[in-house]
Amino acid sequence: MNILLLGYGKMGQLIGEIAESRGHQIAGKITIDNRDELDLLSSDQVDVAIEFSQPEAAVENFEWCLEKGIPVVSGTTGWLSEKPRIEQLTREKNGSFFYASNFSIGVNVFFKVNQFLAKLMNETSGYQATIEEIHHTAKKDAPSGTAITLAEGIIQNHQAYEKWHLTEESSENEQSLAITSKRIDPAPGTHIIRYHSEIDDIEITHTAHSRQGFALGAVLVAEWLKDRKGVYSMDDFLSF
Ligand SMILES: NC(=O)C1=CN([C@@H]2O[C@H](COP(=O)(O)OP(=O)(O)OC[C@H]3O[C@@H](n4cnc5c(N)ncnc54)[C@H](OP(=O)(O)O)[C@@H]3O)[C@@H](O)[C@H]2O)C=CC1
Ligand SMILES: O=C(O)C1=N[C@H](C(=O)O)C[C@H](O)C1
Repeated sequence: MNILLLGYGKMGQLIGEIAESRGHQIAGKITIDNRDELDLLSSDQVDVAIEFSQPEAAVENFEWCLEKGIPVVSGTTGWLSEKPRIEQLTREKNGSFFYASNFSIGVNVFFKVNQFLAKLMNETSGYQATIEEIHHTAKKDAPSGTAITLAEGIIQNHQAYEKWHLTEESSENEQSLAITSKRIDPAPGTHIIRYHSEIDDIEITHTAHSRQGFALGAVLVAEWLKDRKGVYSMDDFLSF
């Protein structure tokens, strides 16, 4: 498969290595400095694009792929207010678009455990839920995309919560779930769900030891997406 890498930073470089080790070719490595190379690429040189750039670049990258008819897999976080419009554009263009806040299989297991725990805690009084995420200091967005997915998993399964907020933006709403974002090097990504009561705490934690799981997941999804049309997520890709 010919893979275009839109964004060639920490994630793009690792994805390139894993893709080549699985027998794929890299059709281009696009950073902020060589975007004009996109003008020279035609859609028949690219089977799929993998997009890990930055929030301010992601939407423009999706539009470019959808105009060219190139399936796009994206892990960039921090652009979600535009997601409904990009999904609509995908349908209008009969294109292929796959977004996940986290491509690691372990985190996707953790998402399911979080939903199950929220259902149990919904039947239990006296506990206050909070989320904490810890990432490296180069991360631009807060909270992490993964923390937002975790918050949504709690909100959908626990009646006490209807929205989330960052702890530094204090909230008057008792039904708002507090997310604390910490930036500490070299953390690749840690997420903690905590239910606190007077009597005890219940905690579940996912700790990424490297970026390997995110990058491998993105390549596996690109192999899966190549010949599909539509808007997809990890729930479509995974069998659990
Ligand atoms: N979903 C998931 O599983 C994961 C998601 N992420 C997300 O992926 C994104 C990238 O992370 P990471 O690789 O660590 O970030 P980096 O900052 O290391 O890399 C970002 C890359 O995007 C490039 N870029 C920035 N602006 C543009 C632009 N306008 N056009 C094209 N390229 C651009 C940068 O170019 P330059 O080098 O010139 O600055 C750089 O190559 C983040 O949003 C992060 O949150 C990260 C890990 C896992
Ligand atoms: O920026 C990162 O590094 C990460 N970003 C994703 C997120 O915002 O959830 C996924 C992972 O936690 C690493």
